[in-house]
Amino acid sequence: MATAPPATAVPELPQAEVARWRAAGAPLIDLLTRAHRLGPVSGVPLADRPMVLVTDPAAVHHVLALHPDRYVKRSHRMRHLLGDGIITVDGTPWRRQRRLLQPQFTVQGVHRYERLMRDAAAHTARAWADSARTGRPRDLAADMRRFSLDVIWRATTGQALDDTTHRQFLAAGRIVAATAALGPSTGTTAPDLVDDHADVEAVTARAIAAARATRTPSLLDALLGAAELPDGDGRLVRDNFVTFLVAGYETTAATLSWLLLLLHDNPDRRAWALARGPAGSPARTAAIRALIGETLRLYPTAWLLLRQAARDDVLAGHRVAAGTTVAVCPYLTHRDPRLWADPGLFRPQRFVDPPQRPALGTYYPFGLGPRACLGAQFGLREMAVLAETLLPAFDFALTTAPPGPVFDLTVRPDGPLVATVTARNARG
Ligand code: HEM
Repeated sequence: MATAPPATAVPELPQAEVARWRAAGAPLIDLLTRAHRLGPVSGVPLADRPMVLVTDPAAVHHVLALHPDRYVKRSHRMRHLLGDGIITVDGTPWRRQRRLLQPQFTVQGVHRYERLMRDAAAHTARAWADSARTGRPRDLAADMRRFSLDVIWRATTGQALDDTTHRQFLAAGRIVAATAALGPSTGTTAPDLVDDHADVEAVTARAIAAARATRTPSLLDALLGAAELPDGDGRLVRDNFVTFLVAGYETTAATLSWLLLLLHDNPDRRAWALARGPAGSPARTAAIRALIGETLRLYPTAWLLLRQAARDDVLAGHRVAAGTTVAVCPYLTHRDPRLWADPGLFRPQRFVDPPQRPALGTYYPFGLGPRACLGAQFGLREMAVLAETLLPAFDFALTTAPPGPVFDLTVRPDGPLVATVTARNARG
């Protein structure tokens, strides 16, 4: 029987290259792009703890899907905001929460949110119609944030988003934006974010008190009623409520902003999607889904997924020591020319003509394995509902230069999307 060749050390970027990168003040993605060229897994000597970048499909699958027990979530970067909610914890506490929340987010479970998604989309469409009438430019990125928060607020509380809550909860966006892509959570609040944390707590306390009083059917009500949460002081209800708001807000808002930017640069792609079939037809639905899928290929908003090796392991033929930080990067996998034809192009057709299911580990905007995104179906449907509502009804034109990407906890446009909006049927 053939024996596997002995495992070798992970090829590592030279320290000098890291020093040059630091001196240039370049974004982390530049350094990771260089490391990615070294092989399927590569070492990035950034801190005192060893770090390995993983982009190769088989290795990605190994870490996220096959061996989640060997690569665990520890010291999550968002613990200071999300506490011990489902995203940050591991082991039994995670399993218990996942079992409790999973039924809310199956494809069938997501159907019950269809009405509220349409209501939130209609709210955005009314705002766009107003701007079309007045000709006043608007910030489409702010619209995408408001829509995403409105949807998750309606789902979690059963109420439409009011302006005070909207204003106050923008604080969560600032906290996320201030969280670096790498590095452990300190568990403490940065002094300049104290007021933002207070705003998030105020919103949360108000919503939980209202839910206790009214018992309106909602995700929050389900959390309150869950005997499975070992939660005498209500902390896990708070932690999971904030987790849903944050996880369901930043990610979809950024993806929708990318979608608008990509369509702005590639107007024929929108024409293609709308021409596939009439509103509500399976062909139109599949094309809109492809627009979103292709946006998530180019900009998987959760662009860097962190784990810690819980024991020594062999990954893609290389030794990985216990304690190593393992950074799995969908952004680099999704743009690898060995895996994707014309990876830099926005070509939604690739998912439809012919219908294509990407090979294992080549496409994972929602992660993979047991810790994959709980809200994937919810997020996909919500983004599709907004695209189905806005794209046939409006044109938009940016009035300022399109922002480039910023890579912190999420990858998102680094600035507003100021645009004029026109109603399509008003153009004659
Ligand atoms: C474009 C939209 C979204 C993207 C790209 C996205 C991406 C992801 C990714 C990559 C993970 C796995 C992280 C890891 O493995 O470390 C994740 C986890 C998670 N997401 Fe999402 N997400 C999106 C929308 C949502 C929405 C709308 C919700 C809630 C309604 C949500 C709730 C969650 C939760 C609860 C987890 C943790 C699951 C667990 O650890 O068991 N996400 N998401």
